[in-house]
Amino acid sequence: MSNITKKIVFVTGNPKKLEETLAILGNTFPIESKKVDLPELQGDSPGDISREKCRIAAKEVNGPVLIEDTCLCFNAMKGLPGPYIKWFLDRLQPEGLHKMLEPWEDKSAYALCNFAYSEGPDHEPIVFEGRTEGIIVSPRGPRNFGWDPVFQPDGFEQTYAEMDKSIKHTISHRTRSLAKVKEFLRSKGYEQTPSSN
Ligand SMILES: O=c1nc[nH]c2c1ncn2[C@H]1C[C@H](O)[C@@H](COP(=O)(O)OP(=O)(O)OP(=O)(O)O)O1
Ligand SMILES: [Mg+2]
Repeated sequence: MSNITKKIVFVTGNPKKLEETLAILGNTFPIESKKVDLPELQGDSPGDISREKCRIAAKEVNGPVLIEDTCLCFNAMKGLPGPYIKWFLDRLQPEGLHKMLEPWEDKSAYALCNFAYSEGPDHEPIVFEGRTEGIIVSPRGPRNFGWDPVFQPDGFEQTYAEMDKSIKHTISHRTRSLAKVKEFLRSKGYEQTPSSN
């Protein structure tokens, strides 16, 4: 069967992540979503964590899957919290993330997004990395998506939370990773152009 009729299932338990992903991908790729809370894996390498998360998702779906894992890395702390940001945010709230950096002058950080794709349970996942540099500030803006209120990307005076989504989508870690995903899916024949309907 040609890839054009196959669906790729994006597995995530996070509705805001799903919303952004669909907005960035547009409507030319055959993406479906499935809400599963995949395990929060441990490891020293965000790439390895994403690959393992993708293997688990491919077993669950038994077909083509995409997953994504997001890290927030503080340079003063050599990349921590990194993949553990979810629990740090959950326990400390955005204020606490900012306070964590109090002992250091260096407030720089980067947001890291790793999408991983697998064709199915017997296939090795492929990782697509996207990164955006910025600084950690005292929280500003709406609190409806994760650590957006404390991350101010370089070259901007607003935090991710304060800026319009259309602006976030021009520079975000997620957009940069998805640019590589799009190119890959195109090369696999997954893109549906209006004329092929
Ligand atoms: O653009 C973002 N702006 C602000 N916060 C963000 C963003 N993207 C992820 N986040 C948060 C969600 C979670 O607290 C942690 C990543 O953990 P991560 O495991 O990747 O996400 P998750 O468990 O919510 O969903 P999933 O089911 O796809 O694993 O950072
Ligand atoms: Mg997760």
